[in-house]
Amino acid sequence: MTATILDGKATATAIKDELRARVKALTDAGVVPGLGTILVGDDPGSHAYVAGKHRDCAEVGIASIRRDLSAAATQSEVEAAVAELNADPACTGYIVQLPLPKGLDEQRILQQIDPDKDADGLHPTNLGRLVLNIPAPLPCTPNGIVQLLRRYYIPINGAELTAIGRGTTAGRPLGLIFTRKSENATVTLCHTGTRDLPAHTRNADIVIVAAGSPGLLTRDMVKPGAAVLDVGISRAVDESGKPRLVGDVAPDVAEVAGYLAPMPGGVGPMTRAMLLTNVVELAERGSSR
Ligand SMILES: Nc1nc2c(c(=O)[nH]1)N[C@@H](CN(C=O)c1ccc(C(=O)N[C@@H](CCC(=O)O)C(=O)O)cc1)CN2
Repeated sequence: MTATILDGKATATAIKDELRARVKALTDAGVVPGLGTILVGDDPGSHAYVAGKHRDCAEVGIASIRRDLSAAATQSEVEAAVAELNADPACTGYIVQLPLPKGLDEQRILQQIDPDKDADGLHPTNLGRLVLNIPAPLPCTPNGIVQLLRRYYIPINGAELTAIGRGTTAGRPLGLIFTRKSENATVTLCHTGTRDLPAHTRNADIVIVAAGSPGLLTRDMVKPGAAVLDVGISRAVDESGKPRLVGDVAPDVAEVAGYLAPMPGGVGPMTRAMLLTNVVELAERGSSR
């Protein structure tokens, strides 16, 4: 068996096409959705991701607001940028690019984001709303995975889903999203304390790996026909010393799995598309208030 590839890039393009129409309707009604980003420091990966977010905005007609701060920015300078975007009516949603440079109190900064402008869906108020089933912007990576599975008609209702990794952007909120009535999956969340990881992954119809551990999921750990989604991104170098990105899923998993969302080209582009979706939904909500 060779897995059907879950093409996140093509699916994200389709979602962006749909968003363009919603952005136009908002703009025609006098509401221009605007994504703000706060980027602190010189991390090349973070610079590339933020640039990608603004390119995505331009593609669908969302306005861009950038606040780039130097690596020497103080806690109060970053908090001032947050306060500025909270107050800026042109900014309908924004993110603080993570990770922040060492020495900054990340949690304190994130908690100052206005929950009604939280485009990442990771503010404690919005995670609480998710728990309580109150409409809120959803965390982009888990929501991107739901949308990818749905668009490939992979059954979620009643599925056994095993996720590996308990990070705040992916693993931890995955359980909250996939156990909602609308998804109805049975979720097992594995982490470094899990005693028998293969037993949990082999039992799963859907396996999501977000551990940041290259090649962690091997073919012997996967039930034949299962859907496997790779969320891990690690930087490595090949034999010739060239830098490359590697995922958490070993290449031969594709010989056993029924479906595979690879890295690159699977979940990453869907995460970006969900960020745009959140910005549009926040603008739609704001305009109906
Ligand atoms: N505030 C946030 N910070 C970070 C998040 C986040 O969701 N919110 N996630 C990551 C970085 N990230 C977005 O910010 C992100 C990472 C990777 C991709 C992506 O599309 N990856 C490609 C492969 C990488 C590449 O080609 O460079 C893929 O999977 O195809 C999108 C977004 C940490 N920080």
